[in-house]
Amino acid sequence: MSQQVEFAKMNGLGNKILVVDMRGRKDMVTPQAAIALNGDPETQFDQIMAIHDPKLDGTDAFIDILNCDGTKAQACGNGTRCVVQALASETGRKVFTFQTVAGILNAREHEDGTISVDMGKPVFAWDKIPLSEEFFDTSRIELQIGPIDAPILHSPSAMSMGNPHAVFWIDRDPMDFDLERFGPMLENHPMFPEKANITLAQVTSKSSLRTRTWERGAGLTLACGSAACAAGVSAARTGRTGRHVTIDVASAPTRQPLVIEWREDDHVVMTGPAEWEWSGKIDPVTGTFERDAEQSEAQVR
Ligand SMILES: N[C@H](CCC[C@H](N)C(=O)O)C(=O)O
Repeated sequence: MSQQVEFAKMNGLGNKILVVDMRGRKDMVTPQAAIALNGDPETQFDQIMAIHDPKLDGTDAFIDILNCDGTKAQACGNGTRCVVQALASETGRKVFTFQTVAGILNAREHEDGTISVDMGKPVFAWDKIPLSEEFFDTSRIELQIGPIDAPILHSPSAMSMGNPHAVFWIDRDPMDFDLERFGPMLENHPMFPEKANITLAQVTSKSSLRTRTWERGAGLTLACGSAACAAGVSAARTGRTGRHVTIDVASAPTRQPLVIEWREDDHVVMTGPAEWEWSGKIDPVTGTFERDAEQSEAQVR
């Protein structure tokens, strides 16, 4: 058995996150460990955010992101807020810079406990999202499901936030759609050679959206931060809203919104909450874990 490391079960608007402290180690959390942890109801998760020692001057940590099926994700907005909260309570610091495979992320914890993450710039080029077909304008690509003359979902906006997203525009509540049925079909559609996160977005005003997401490699999750960024940017890009939107994540257990700002310098800033649930120790090779004895949040930190 390899040496155990500390981890915390957290969530970002219900998005189930395991924050694993891999600092001081050279190895990575294995896909086998991820699959084992996801198989246990206590540790079942959407993403693992593994905190590694920094690899680059000027950054505080390298973050490795795994989906619950053991595959890697390049971006995870909700998980990044969880990492900020964990490190802020450990160090007392408020501002952090992380490196991920998708680039550098700057983040800050605010006085009210909410956390902003600069998720970087959106990418719209078809071959960078990537799509398997050339589209000059990826804000409305040809893709539909359902009867050819009466599609249930069609013409999504495609983009990358470091990870691939397709946003389908709908004119009623996202909870009314059978996303469990369409999600796998769309995630694995030949249009998306690296698969895609699939979001349904209802425009509820010039500055608000209601969304629901089927995540690549994780399925129906309660919330997805990078998808909220993709929905906000795509709404502004297609003239449906302005560049500052409030996202009501339909499936989240709380009605606390995510706020997405697509700044004039092209960076997308996501602001929202993060919540600590409990802590323990895991073996990052096998995924065996033990939960710390019941402690108050203050003691754990
Ligand atoms: N839950 C994450 C996104 C995970 C994306 C992942 N499913 C993928 O791209 O493979 C978030 O809050 O941004």
